[in-house]
Amino acid sequence: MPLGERSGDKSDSRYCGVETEFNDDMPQLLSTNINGGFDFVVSPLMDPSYRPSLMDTGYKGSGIAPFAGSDLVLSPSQWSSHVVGKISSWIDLDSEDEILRKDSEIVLKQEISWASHLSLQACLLPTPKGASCANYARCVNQILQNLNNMQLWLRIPLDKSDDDAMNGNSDDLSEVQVDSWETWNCFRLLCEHHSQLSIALDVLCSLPSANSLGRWFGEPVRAAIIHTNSFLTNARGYPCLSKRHQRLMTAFFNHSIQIVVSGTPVHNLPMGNSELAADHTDKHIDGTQRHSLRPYLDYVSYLYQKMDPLPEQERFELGYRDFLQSPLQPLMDNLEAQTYETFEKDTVKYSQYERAVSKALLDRISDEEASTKTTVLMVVGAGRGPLVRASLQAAEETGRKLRVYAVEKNPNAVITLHPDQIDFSMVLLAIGNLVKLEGWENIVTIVSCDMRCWDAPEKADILVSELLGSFGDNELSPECLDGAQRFLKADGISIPSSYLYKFHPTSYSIKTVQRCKSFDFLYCNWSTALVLSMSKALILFILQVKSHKDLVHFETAYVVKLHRVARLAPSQPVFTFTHPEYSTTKDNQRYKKLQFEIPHDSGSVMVHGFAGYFDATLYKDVSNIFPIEDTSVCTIRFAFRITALAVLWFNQGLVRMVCNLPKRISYSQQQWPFVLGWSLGLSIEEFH
Ligand SMILES: C[S@@+](CC[C@H](N)C(=O)[O-])C[C@H]1O[C@@H](n2cnc3c(N)ncnc32)[C@H](O)[C@@H]1O
Repeated sequence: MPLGERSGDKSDSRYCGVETEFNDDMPQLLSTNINGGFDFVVSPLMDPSYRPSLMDTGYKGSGIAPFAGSDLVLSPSQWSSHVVGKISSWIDLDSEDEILRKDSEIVLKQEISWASHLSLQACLLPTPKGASCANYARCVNQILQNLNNMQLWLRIPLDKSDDDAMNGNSDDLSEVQVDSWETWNCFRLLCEHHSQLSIALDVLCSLPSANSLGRWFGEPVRAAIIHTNSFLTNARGYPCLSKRHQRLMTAFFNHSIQIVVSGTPVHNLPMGNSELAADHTDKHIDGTQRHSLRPYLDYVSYLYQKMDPLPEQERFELGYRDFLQSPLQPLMDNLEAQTYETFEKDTVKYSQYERAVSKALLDRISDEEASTKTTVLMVVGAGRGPLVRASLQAAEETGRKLRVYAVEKNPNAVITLHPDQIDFSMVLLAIGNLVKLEGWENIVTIVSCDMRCWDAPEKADILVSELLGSFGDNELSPECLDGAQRFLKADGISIPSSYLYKFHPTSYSIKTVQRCKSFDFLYCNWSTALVLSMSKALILFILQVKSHKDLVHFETAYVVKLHRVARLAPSQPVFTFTHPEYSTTKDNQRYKKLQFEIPHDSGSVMVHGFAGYFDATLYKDVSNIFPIEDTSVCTIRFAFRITALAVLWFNQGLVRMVCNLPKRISYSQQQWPFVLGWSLGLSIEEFH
């Protein structure tokens, strides 16, 4: 029974499991736990006392599971929906003891083969025993090559990293703990980031620092196993969790991570006997059986149910979380009507432009001149006209006279723009329609032309554009505006006047997005970010980007609503463009070295890429009103090729990383291709 209903949430985190001991009566085990309120069991599939070396030679490596029950005891849907196989926890494939090592490998293969036969959705792999897990990982990697759809969850303790020990302040070297993230990282590298290998985190009573915890949200965590001894006791004797544990659980729910309750009851509850019965049941006062872990499950449900419902915008964007999209290329391609419609829903953006134009008009034309002087305003890249409308509204609001040129290179958009052609358009919002309806025929001139080639009949006082894309200039705003500033008066104003980029290193892991719509839009308010992109084919992180085996995909700045991401360091400004730019040494190439400092209590991390944002100043104090970074929508640039060469380990304190963003690649004027980019290099300068 799901933990509860939360409007908009259809994720797996609604289902809660329970870890059980081996029971050869699987139907009984399942019905007890399902009737007890859990959705699935995490149970051993084989008798833990089984050792191949103790058996007749006939069994060894035969693939037969001698101590597993029959597959017929449950229906296929029961196996696949309600059972996660727990691989024998005694296995140690890196043991010095040869018999144990061999037995372990045989059993691991037998159990996974049996679980595949049962079509289980996942198997829980025991935590690697020692510091070395090479043979274990090698064997799992081998298994993964031929596995059906089953996921393998590697059990990893959410260890508290001892800051003192990690800082070298501890006298006793044996106290230095292994960072469990490193164990995981080592294992997954040896398994080549296989998409079916994920994590089940063991949540213990003490938690690591917030920075250390944050790393796990950039990793493929599927389940969190919470132990009964991690629970505190409330005033009425019932289990509850510390505030930090509660926040962690909420974060798990928000990241579609399933909770599994584990352990024996440790609370003396008023309803009676707290001794764990072999079958996990307890007698109710009325004689009915009650699951002995029910109070823990009830508390988990309570935490789930007390979360706020997802806001409507968030619900709409759910399907776009971690969905990589190639940025739009409006200079090279002609955008489609649906794309313009998406832009035009962004009321915040246009009202900010209206405010900026109003301020610019008031600065330029005094009240005395208002009735006599006409301002020439050019909207370059006018699309279907929303910025023309915003400008005209600003003129009306400020009582200033305006003459407008709407310059647009997309011939399809111009059909919509042009009043004579208005019959061809089905789009009522079109400026052509507006011009007719509002009687602006004498105010607005529509120009079907690339702004860089237009021979303007007069110079502009104000140049309005919106070519910012998602990382500030990815629609080639600087190059287009450099071409257009020829027809801006020497004291003319460009709106926007500047845009600043910033970014920060991230860990990021997407593996199971199952969308493949041929044409998709994400509308996002400009106050939060510009996410304008669509993608014809979904590119999945790691696997897909890597599988292209080319530079282009690694050097593409994808647009993505980041969700399963760990921000590893605060963002830093990268570079800025300002308009107009009359300097004779003007150059749109940028080169920058950045040094990011990873908080020392994070422990080790791996940088998968960079999340980039921008802040645009439209005019004076009018900008995109919220720092975009506060939302999780941004572009991310993957540096996998490079991190593969230089896996970045941030162990203690300061590690310097140098980011080279040497140049924006130039483009040929004949072809007008859209070229995105900077080439990115990473190197480690210094280790401490
Ligand atoms: C991001 S859209 C913005 C459209 C419109 N201003 C809006 O807010 O809906 C950019 C527009 O600029 C146009 N564009 C891009 N580069 C251009 C150029 N060099 N000359 C003229 N128009 C251009 C594109 O065709 C597209 O319609």
